Amino acid sequence: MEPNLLAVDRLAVDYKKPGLRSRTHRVIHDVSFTVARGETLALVGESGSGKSTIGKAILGLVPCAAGSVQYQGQELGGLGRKARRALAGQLQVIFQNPYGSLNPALTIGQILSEPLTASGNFTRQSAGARIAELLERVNMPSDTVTRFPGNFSGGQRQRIAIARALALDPALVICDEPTSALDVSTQASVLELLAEIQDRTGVSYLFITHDLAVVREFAHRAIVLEQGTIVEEGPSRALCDAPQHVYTQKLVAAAPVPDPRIQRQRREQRHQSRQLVTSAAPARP
Ligand SMILES: Nc1ncnc2c1ncn2[C@@H]1O[C@H](COP(=O)(O)OP(=O)(O)OP(=O)(O)O)[C@@H](O)[C@H]1O
Repeated sequence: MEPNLLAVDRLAVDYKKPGLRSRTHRVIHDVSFTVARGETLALVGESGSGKSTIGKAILGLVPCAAGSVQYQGQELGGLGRKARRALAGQLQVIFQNPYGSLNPALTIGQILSEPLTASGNFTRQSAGARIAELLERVNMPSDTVTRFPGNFSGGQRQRIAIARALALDPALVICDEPTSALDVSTQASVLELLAEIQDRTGVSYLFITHDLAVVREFAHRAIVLEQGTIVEEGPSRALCDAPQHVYTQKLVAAAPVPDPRIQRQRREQRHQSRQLVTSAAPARP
């Protein structure tokens, strides 16, 4: 049987205590989960519950104090810088802030060519063709390449950030609150784009969010984090509609998920307008 794309096992992360150089405090406790190919797993929890820290630990941006992170059966913790770099195209991230994540001094063409050039697998010409393809995939016009991030709205910048994340055909994208800085209708169109890309390519998403309505609509499964510990996990729809743990119940009560019938209608409309090519992905709820 094919191993999970990502397997996080008993992960713990410590941070240094402010002002105390040698003292640390544990913010992630014994966290285990897997992500399958073509799956969207949501990491949900209040601010400070540890969602971003888990994403950073997977990306190797903070050290693991205990446990393991395996990508396609390979332990990421033991990898040197060179091996990590080789994996960089496979494991990508989209950040919350589309204003801060794109270098304002570079044209979009330069921003998108960076990962292609760094991979060593593209000539100038093939990089140009790939950039045109990426922009088309995120519904941006081809003249985008000569313009600067400052010329675009938040939603358009997030589309460009998605194009950059997709440059090297990643298998897993960590989406860290990718829509929370956007207005509701822009948010919906970016989520739709991400879903469409997943249907077409089979990419997996680890989707970090505090928004349960987005979880219910977009994720296949969800994990709920409270103070760095998993308190509940399950299929996203069941988790949002019938939360079992008191903490999840509080999250749902604080941010009621919209009427499931309206969501279902929207989902059906979206499915009808989409061409499903990949059949390997698990069914979205
Ligand atoms: N660099 C750091 N040094 C020390 N403590 C940190 C650091 N980064 C985060 N923390 C602490 O770790 C805990 C988890 O933070 P994290 O940013 O992972 O939470 P989060 O759930 O992603 O929050 P948010 O939704 O606000 O982004 C919090 O208590 C936070 O204060």
